[in-house]
Amino acid sequence: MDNIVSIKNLTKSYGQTQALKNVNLDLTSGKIIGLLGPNGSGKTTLIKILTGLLQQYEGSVTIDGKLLGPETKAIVSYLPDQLYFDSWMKINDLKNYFMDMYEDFSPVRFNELIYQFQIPSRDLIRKLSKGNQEKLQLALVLSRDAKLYIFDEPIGGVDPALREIILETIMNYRNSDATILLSTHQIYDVEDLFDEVIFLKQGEVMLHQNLDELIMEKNKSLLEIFKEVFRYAR
Ligand SMILES: Nc1ncnc2c1ncn2[C@@H]1O[C@H](COP(=O)(O)OP(=O)(O)OP(=O)(O)O)[C@@H](O)[C@H]1O
Repeated sequence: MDNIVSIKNLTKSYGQTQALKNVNLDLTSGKIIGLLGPNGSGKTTLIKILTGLLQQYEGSVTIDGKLLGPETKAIVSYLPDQLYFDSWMKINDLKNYFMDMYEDFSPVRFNELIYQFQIPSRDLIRKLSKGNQEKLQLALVLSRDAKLYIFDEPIGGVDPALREIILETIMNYRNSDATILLSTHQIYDVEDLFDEVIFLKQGEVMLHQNLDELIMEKNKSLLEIFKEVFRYAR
């Protein structure tokens, strides 16, 4: 299978802090990949580089064979770990904005998701509850027919029932050839979904492996493996 992402010798520093240290990774097309690691291990930094939000780094990164830039932005659909809506916006304004921005955005799919998520669509977005705003953000991301979907903590602050809906929707709505890179701390909820996992520790890749193989090898659940690898010194 082809690689959708190829990362070579990637290093990123913020002043004295090295957030990523000589990262080498290839991500196979069509896989669902968990990006896991403790706080501050570099997950969001890696994601921000892949999405083009951070442009100062050393090393080389390609997506679908292209160096990062407008062409790769056009095929990556990204759910950030924070809400980003402008205070004056209504859902329709956002829909129009995404239709202008992304050729692969489907307004029909978006309307379906808004209906399915039961998001009130007349109000200003800032008047929606946080959970509804998160669902709205997810609907935007999944309404694109992207090659690579990147989710940074998609289920971070939501209740368990909504968490399940969000994960189901991610699985049902993604383009089946697409690759998913999903970063989360809620390992227990997602471990059945992943084909592969990446463990990042202090900016370095500790492990990148097929999940079934890893679980067989260690004879433990992903959560247990994670806790073992990242045990805090007491
Ligand atoms: N804008 C910034 N300026 C300075 N240092 C930063 C900045 N962003 C991140 N860092 C540092 O880079 C390192 C990696 O941070 P990053 O946010 O990528 O980790 P993370 O794995 O996403 O963490 P979390 O799970 O807490 O979200 C940390 O040491 C962090 O303090």
